[in-house]
Parts: sequence; structure tokens; C-alpha cells
Amino acid sequence: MTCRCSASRRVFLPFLYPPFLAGNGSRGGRMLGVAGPRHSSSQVAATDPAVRLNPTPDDYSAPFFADKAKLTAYAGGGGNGCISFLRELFIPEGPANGGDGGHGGNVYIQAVHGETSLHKLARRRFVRAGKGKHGQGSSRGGTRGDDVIITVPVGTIVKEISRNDPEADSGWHDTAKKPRRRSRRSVKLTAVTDQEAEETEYTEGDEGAEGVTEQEPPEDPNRHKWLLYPGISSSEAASVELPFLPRRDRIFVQPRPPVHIDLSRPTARPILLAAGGLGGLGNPHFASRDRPRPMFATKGEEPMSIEIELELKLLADVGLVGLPNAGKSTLLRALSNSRARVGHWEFTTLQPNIGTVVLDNNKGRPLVTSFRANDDPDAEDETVRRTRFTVADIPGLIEGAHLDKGLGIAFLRHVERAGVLAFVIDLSARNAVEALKALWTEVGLYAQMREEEESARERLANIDWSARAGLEDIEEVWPTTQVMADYRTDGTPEVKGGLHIAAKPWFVVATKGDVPGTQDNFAELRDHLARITRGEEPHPSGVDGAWTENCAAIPVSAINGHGVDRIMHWTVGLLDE
Ligand SMILES: Nc1nc2c(ncn2[C@@H]2O[C@H](COP(=O)(O)OP(=O)(O)OP(=O)(O)O)[C@@H](O)[C@H]2O)c(=O)[nH]1
Ligand SMILES: [Mg+2]
Repeated sequence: MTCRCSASRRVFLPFLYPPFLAGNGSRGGRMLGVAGPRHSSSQVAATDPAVRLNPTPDDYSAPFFADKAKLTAYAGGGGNGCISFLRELFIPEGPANGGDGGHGGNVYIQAVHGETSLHKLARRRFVRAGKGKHGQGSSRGGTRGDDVIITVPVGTIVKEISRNDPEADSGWHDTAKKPRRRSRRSVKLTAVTDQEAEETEYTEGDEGAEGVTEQEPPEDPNRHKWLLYPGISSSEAASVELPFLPRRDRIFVQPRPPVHIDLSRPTARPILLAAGGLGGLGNPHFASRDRPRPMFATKGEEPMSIEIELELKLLADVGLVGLPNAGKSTLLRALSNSRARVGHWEFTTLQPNIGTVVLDNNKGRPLVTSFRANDDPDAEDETVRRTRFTVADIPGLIEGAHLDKGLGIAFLRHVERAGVLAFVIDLSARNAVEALKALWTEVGLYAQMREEEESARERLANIDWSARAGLEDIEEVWPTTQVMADYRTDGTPEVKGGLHIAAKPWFVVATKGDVPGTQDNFAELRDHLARITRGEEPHPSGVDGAWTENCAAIPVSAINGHGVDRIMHWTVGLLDE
């Protein structure tokens, strides 16, 4: 049989599979496997700044990235207790010696510095902790199930969607529902009235007593939690008298629903998400004078599972916000060692890129002296010397993004936590003041949407679902899915709220300054920002109380690396504020 795959390399489409290219065609690059010079494009780029800042569209590196993931964490079930008896040469019917079952493994979550994306978790769909092993004869306890730690990047938010906890649902661990202790031989009868259940005790020998109706003892609701000795006959099994299930405290306290954890700092210790089930008790626990050879043990607890949603908000110091094709990725390349994709069309960048700006050039002599808050809560010094800062480049924002136009405003969550916002404006494209206003309007509307979502979430968390609340109450607090902006008389959307982003320090990077005829545009922008600083013009977002202390525009030509150092100094100044 002949091979059905084409032997020709012509089917390889370089546009669709650019990462497979080792270089670019125009500068002596080559496809994989094709003879050519043995240096990579990154080596060429690293040595030649002109090539690095004006690369061809196929000269980039795109690491795997996902900022959302949904998965179900299953804790491990407990192992069963064992029913066994000592049997030796001269002891045919020895005492009970069944071991206890091992506890199930727990599922934890931990934010660590090494992780940068959720793509591995997005593909997994579920994680499962190990089951506890069953107990064995000769009093051998089962081993504990393995714990699982989900490691996520710093900046991840964990939200619970649903959970299934069979043990909690049965009320067995809920101390509020603890039944009264009763004698082993007494069986409870209940007569339910309209308001509350009245309890009467039915005790053997009371049959026929006045006021007590003779009834069959009710089925033990915990019958399914017992294991019977496999060797006993079915009639013996039916008549076996089981004691009350012993109440046991959980070793690990299950987090209260709904789980909502903001992992904005690395967590020194893993945080418990789902606690494993307790192991069952072996038959020696039930041995007594009356019952020296218990023919039963308890089963291990059923495990709980929790469905969670993970959302990553990249924690960069500076967020680049700009219209598509403004030159954000080129600027990121100029500031850092990033190999973000650059192209002369809109939406070249489809997912966020993070670059690190090294202040001391790795030589221990910082170009700029700067301090940042210390991450380590145990450290005595509150600030440490800053040697680097990170910059996030996100897909371009277009006007009407709040109406879900373009790539939407979902990517703004990656700059939401940035310490400083840098608005990248192309001086050669259009009026820079208008572009700045358009960008700030979208950012302001996004901030407003986030605030509404957050307050709706808080109200939802406070709802008493057990109360006889009308459906209207619930609908009232349900978050709106889209922001419907109010419009001013001039047709521009009006932003209400959103101060948590508008209060951040910001500046404008006026890029493509090398293009002839852009000076007037820059001068107008600079004057406009000076008026905002003096308080003669409102903040471009229109939000009251927004940051207007020292609004600056820095002219650069990122493609030539001109003026980029000033951005570094300015940013550090704002970060230190
Ligand atoms: N003349 C000139 N061209 C520039 C400059 N900076 C970027 N460009 C060009 O502008 C185009 C767009 O640059 P990108 O860096 O991809 O722009 P972007 O904002 O990341 O675009 P999106 O990812 O699509 O939002 C590319 O062709 C760059 O070569 C500059 O300073 N001067
Ligand atoms: Mg880009």
C-alpha cells in the first residue's frame, strides 16, 4: 500500500503555522528541515536592534496561554474498615482485629511564582485526589489517599460553581443536627405535627402502654454506611443488631460555601479546597462485653467534589492600553526582551504578552533607583529595592468595546490590577486627544461593569436561600451581563463609578513620532494633558476623583528604540508613588 501523505513540503502553509518557522523568508530564514544557516532568528534579533524592533510577522514566540479554566476537584473517598478476627493455632475464635480504613486525600490550591498560565488546567477538566486504602486484618490500617495540589499563577481568582458533599448533605457532620444520645435498645418513633416534630420514645416492653401506638421500628438511615462480615448468612445479616453510627469529627475543615479566593499573592501554604472522606472504622471499635465478636465495620466516607472556575488576572506593574495597530507590541519589544508578535494589521496580538523590564541590566547597578513593597509578610523591611518591573501588552481596544465589539473588553482584566496604565497612542493615525478620550471611555465602562458585577456577587452571597424570598429579590441582585451605558447629549457614553481603575496613575506614550507631520498632533495632546493636570479639563474618562496629578505624554519612536528610556524612568516614578 502506498503512503497517502504527500511527500511534498509545498502543503506546509507558513501563514497558518508561523511558529514552525525558524526564521523569516526575507532575511535568510528557513523552514524546519530546510538547509540554511544554523543560527536562530532570535539570535539574529538579539544582536540587531533594527530587526528586533521591526520584525516580520512570523518572527515571534507565542507561549501557550489560557486565562480561564473550569474544573472539578474530587477529594478521595475513605477506605473501608475491616472485619477480621485473630486466628491462631490454639485460638480458633480470637478477638476482633480489623484495621481502620485510610482517609481520602485532599485537594488543595496554591499560587506559585513559576506558573504563568492556566492552559494546563483548562485542558484537564478534573483533578482527583487518591482514595484511602481499606483496612486489613491483624489491625493493619489502610494508607491515606494521596493529596493533590493544584498550582496556579499568582493573580488567579477561584470561584465555586457547585459542590457535592454527600456527608454534609446527610447532616451527619453538622453539629446543629446532632441527635440525642439514646440507649442502644431504644428506637425512636416520630409523630410530625404542622409546626414541629414531637418525639416519643418507644422502648421494648412498653407495648400496649396507653397513648403509644405499636409501630415497626423505622429503618436505620445510616444502614448503608455499614459493612457486614461476608461470611454470615442472609438470615443472620437481617437479624444483626447494628449500634448507632459513631459520630466523628472531620480532621480537615471543609471551606464554607461559596468558595471565593483571590490569590493575588503567592500562598506560603496550600489552601484546602476539598477534604477527603474519613476512613471507616474496623470491627474492634464495636467490640463490647455483650458483643465480643462484632460482625460489622463502617464504610469509608463518600468523597466530596467541588466545581470551580479559575480566572487569571495577570499581575503586571504596567498595563499597555491602546487602539489596534497603535504599536503596543513594538513598544513592549523595545522595553523588554519580549518577542511579542508585530504586524501592520489590526489585532495582531490575540492574547496578552508580559515583558520584564530589567532596571539594573542584570549587573547589580540599577539605572534607576526604585523601591517596591515587600511580598514576604515575615520580612521586617516594608520595601525592597526594585530591580525589574513587568509590562502587559493586551489585544487592541476599539471604540464600542463595551458593546462587545472587536475582541471585547474581557482582556482589560489583565491591566485592571496594574499599578500604572500606559495609553499607547499612534500619532500618525488620528487626533491623539480623541483617541485618548475613546480609550478612557472604554476603560471607564469596563471598570463600571466590574464594580456592578462585584456588588451583585456580594449581594448574592448574602442571600438567605432558605428563607421564603420571592423570585423578584433574586432577580434584582443577579448581575447584568452587559453594561448599558447612559449617553450624554453629545452622544458619548457617560461613565458612572469605576474609580478603582480611574484612580490609578497613568500617562500617554505617543508613539510613531518618527512619522513626518506628527508634531502638531503631539503638541495638541501635550497641551490637553497639561490642562487636565491643572484641572482646567476633566479626566478623559469623566470619572470624578480620577487621578490627574501629573498627566504626561512621552513621545517615542518604538521602532527605532528612541525615547524608550524616558518611559522606564517615568514608570518607575509613578510606581514608587
Ligand atoms: N513608523 C513607526 N512604525 C511603528 C512604530 N511602532 C510600531 N510601528 C508599526 O506599527 C505596526 C503595528 O505595530 P504593533 O506593535 O503590532 O501594534 P499593536 O498595537 O501591537 O497592534 P495590535 O496587536 O494589532 O493591537 C507595525 O507595522 C509596526 O512596525 C513606530 O514607532 N514607528
Ligand atoms: Mg500587538
